[in-house]
Amino acid sequence: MDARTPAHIAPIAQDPRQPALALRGLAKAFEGSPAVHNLSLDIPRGSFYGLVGPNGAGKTTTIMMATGLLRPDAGTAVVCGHDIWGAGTGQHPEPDNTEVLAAKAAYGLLADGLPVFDRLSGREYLVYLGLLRGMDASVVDKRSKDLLGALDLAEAQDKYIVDYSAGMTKKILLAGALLHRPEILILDEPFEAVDPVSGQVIRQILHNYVAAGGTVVMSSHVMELVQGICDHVAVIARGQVLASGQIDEVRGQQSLSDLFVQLVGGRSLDADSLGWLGEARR
Ligand SMILES: Nc1ncnc2c1ncn2[C@@H]1O[C@H](COP(=O)(O)OP(=O)(O)OP(=O)(O)O)[C@@H](O)[C@H]1O
Repeated sequence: MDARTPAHIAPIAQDPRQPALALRGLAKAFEGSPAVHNLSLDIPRGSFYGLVGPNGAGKTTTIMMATGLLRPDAGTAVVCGHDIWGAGTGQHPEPDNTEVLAAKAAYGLLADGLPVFDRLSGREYLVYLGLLRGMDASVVDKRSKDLLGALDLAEAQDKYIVDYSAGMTKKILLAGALLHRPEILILDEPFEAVDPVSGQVIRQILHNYVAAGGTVVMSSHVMELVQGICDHVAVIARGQVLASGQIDEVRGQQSLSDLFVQLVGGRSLDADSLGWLGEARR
């Protein structure tokens, strides 16, 4: 694809209940500054979908609105057929609690900045989540053991989460997102701070989950990872979708990394910028 070729943007389904996640005209501004602007996107069922974009592009804000945790200024999100903010309410979306609860049962979420019950041990946290979700205690027990073992947290299972490292915290939150075997997993930077061995295991877990019909949507800044693991991608910048669809169609002959720079615009350090940092020490 050369600079004149328009970016590939996948068409939006007429029926928003068809995709695993349908975003329709989402918009959010903070103190007058738009963070997400009229964003529409479909995450097809059974896809492994990557969301990429520069810092501050609006990915986390989009995820928060898509999961019913942040009220949009306009637009709605339909999770596995459940319309969270109410289609057709125009500029004043209101949550429909029945739909929000059904959506929350359908998704598993891993996102930074959400409150974590970190005075529980890892094992207690999973038991607590499972029982809150109305799962059978024996199923919670079995799945917790499996997840703690697979994510290399078995030894730390009785330690308070507040004492976990960043990578361990990410893994226990991922375990919590997986526990109820949701229809769709929504993961904000799931591989950030995770060691390569655990990263490999998480890739396998997510691949098996998608192979069994689950849907994953994950944000990441690592283009090689997204190109290697995802089958669909959306490039988001300044709160808008610049390209979306099947990853091979979106990137054409070039790498995802090159496409990203082409769409978002590359930057390099001015020759005289930060010159003091390069001055020799006396
Ligand atoms: N609670 C908030 N109050 C004010 N501004 C906010 C708030 N949350 C997000 N923003 C702003 O909205 C914009 C989008 O932020 P967001 O966190 O969605 O980006 P992101 O794509 O997830 O970035 P990153 O890749 O760095 O995590 C940024 O300009 C950010 O400063």
